[in-house]
Amino acid sequence: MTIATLEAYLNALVLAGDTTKAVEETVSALATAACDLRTIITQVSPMTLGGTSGERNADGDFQRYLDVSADEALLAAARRAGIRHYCSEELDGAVDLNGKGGLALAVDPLDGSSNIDTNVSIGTIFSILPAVDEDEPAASFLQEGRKQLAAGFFIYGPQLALALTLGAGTRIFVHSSHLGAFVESLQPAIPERTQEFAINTSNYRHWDEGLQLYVDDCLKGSSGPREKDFNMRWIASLVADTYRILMRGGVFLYPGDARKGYSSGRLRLVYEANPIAMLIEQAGGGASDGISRILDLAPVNIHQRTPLVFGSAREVNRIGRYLRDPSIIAERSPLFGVRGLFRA
Ligand SMILES: O=P(O)(O)OC[C@H]1O[C@](O)(COP(=O)(O)O)[C@@H](O)[C@@H]1O
Ligand SMILES: [Mg+2]
Ligand SMILES: [Mg+2]
Repeated sequence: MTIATLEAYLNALVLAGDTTKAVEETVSALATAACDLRTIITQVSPMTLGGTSGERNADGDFQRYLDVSADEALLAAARRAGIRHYCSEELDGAVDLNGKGGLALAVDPLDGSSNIDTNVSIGTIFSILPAVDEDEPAASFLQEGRKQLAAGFFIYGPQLALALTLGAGTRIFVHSSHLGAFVESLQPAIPERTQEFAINTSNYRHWDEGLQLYVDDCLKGSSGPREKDFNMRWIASLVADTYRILMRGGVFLYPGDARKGYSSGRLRLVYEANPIAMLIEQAGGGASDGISRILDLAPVNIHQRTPLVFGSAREVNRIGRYLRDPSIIAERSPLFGVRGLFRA
């Protein structure tokens, strides 16, 4: 049996225009950085066990030492790959690296870093865009997500794995320490329907009525309007929740809510929602902000947040209907009975 490696996959890559070589070099450089980060994560020291420097990033989160090490490793990888513009969750503004490759790289260096202490999977999310030829490097990152040339994430779980899309399907590669290479494991296909949802229900009282209604209907299970039982999962690590959905379907929600600072949820459009949306769509799923397709949103700020709903396509559409049409709520009173919309 021949083993398909990431290297062979990238070598066979042909993209439109003249970006093929630059994308290949960028993904390779990121893969090397992810292996280095994996080593750093498994070195036990106060620095790697979730310690924080006390500094805050642009979004107000406390930076862990690992967030900073990850950002440094990725910035170095970006330089090696000839990236022109770089933007990271851990830096205030976009940076001009003067690389000749014509690409822009946006990263969440360490996603889920609040999970480090609890030994839950964390990851590195990336989005690769064509660099925009303007003096201000931020312009490269204010393009709609549909312009991404490639996107993916590395997950530091029991296995080190890469979920990658170059715009023609999504692939999963798992790192073999034996072979010293990422090996292709599968091409995920997200089922259209699901009976599994992921949301932080502790925020229930802060949600809009349409969302409360959606979750109420899931919880009522086979005796409610959905007429089927649901399972719930919430890892609170975006990469880990996404990996599960790539593997077996489901739906993930991080909505906007009424908490101070959470009107657009918690997740960032440029380096979290956009790459995840591209991976999910390329695996047959859907991704929206509840109403509009994520990949059609035009960012106005590199760190802007967005509500995020993604996963099994029919469920993502159904959630959109609950959120869009509050009249559905009225129509569910016993007087009107249960509309067909709510059945699977
Ligand atoms: O703690 P909450 O509010 O449920 O948020 C969990 C979400 O926050 C995140 O940790 C945000 O990512 P960062 O750790 O990169 O800031 C996601 O991985 C996760 O889905
Ligand atoms: Mg994150
Ligand atoms: Mg992060």
